[in-house]
Amino acid sequence: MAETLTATPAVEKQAFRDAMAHLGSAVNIITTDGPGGRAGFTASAVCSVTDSPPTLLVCLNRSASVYPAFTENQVLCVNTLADCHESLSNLFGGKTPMEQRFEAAEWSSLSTGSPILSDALVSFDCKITQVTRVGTHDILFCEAVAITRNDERHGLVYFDRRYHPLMRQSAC
Ligand SMILES: NC(=O)C1=CN([C@@H]2O[C@H](COP(=O)(O)OP(=O)(O)OC[C@H]3O[C@@H](n4cnc5c(N)ncnc54)[C@H](O)[C@@H]3O)[C@@H](O)[C@H]2O)C=CC1
Ligand SMILES: Cc1cc2nc3c(=O)[nH]c(=O)nc-3n(C[C@H](O)[C@H](O)[C@H](O)COP(=O)(O)O)c2cc1C
Repeated sequence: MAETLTATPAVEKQAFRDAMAHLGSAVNIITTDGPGGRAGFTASAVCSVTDSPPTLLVCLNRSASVYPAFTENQVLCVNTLADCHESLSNLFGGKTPMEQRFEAAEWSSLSTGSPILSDALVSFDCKITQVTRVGTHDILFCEAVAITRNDERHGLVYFDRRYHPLMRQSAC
């Protein structure tokens, strides 16, 4: 039976998380490089904002170990994961030393110098243009300056606290 929750400011953190687990989302590895060093983390809180200028947003917890690197570098790449990237997503999902995260895959760079995951579904190379602080997170508004796409790979969705492959419809 469907559970009804009233969305008031009194909603508890765990109730909010349990509810958010019902929203399926793409999985991304957000990377950066520059004076603040190379860093990367897994993020599901990513979405399109506007196409003029081409802008995405990424929500980053300020308590994450990677936070200072992103703040200093002011550039990042949104690497959207394919169905084969479940273990890579877990590696970048926290607690693993940074070198070990990057050793697990192949990387290149485009315009900003942020690491581009070689077999990502799509990579948005971006400069951070605006930052808004909300609660524990910073919302990073990111303007895409270069894009690479892979039109053959299948997608990966994070839903109900698990990963699910998302198949492309084969051409008929
Ligand atoms: N936006 C975020 O910061 C997210 C953080 N995570 C972190 O990854 C780990 C594993 O997550 P799950 O297995 O999905 O279990 P979970 O029970 O911690 O999270 C369930 C859902 O709640 C949301 N959520 C979790 N932590 C959040 C946060 N600090 N701020 C805003 N939304 C949040 C996400 O939509 C997540 O899929 C946890 O440590 C979680 O905090 C996961 C997804 C999003
Ligand atoms: C599936 C998944 C999605 C996540 N999404 C986000 C997110 O959108 N924003 C965020 O700040 N952290 C997110 N996290 C948690 C970060 O990846 C994690 O805190 C980050 O790797 C930093 O960990 P560290 O402080 O141990 O380095 C997510 C983790 C997982 C496994």
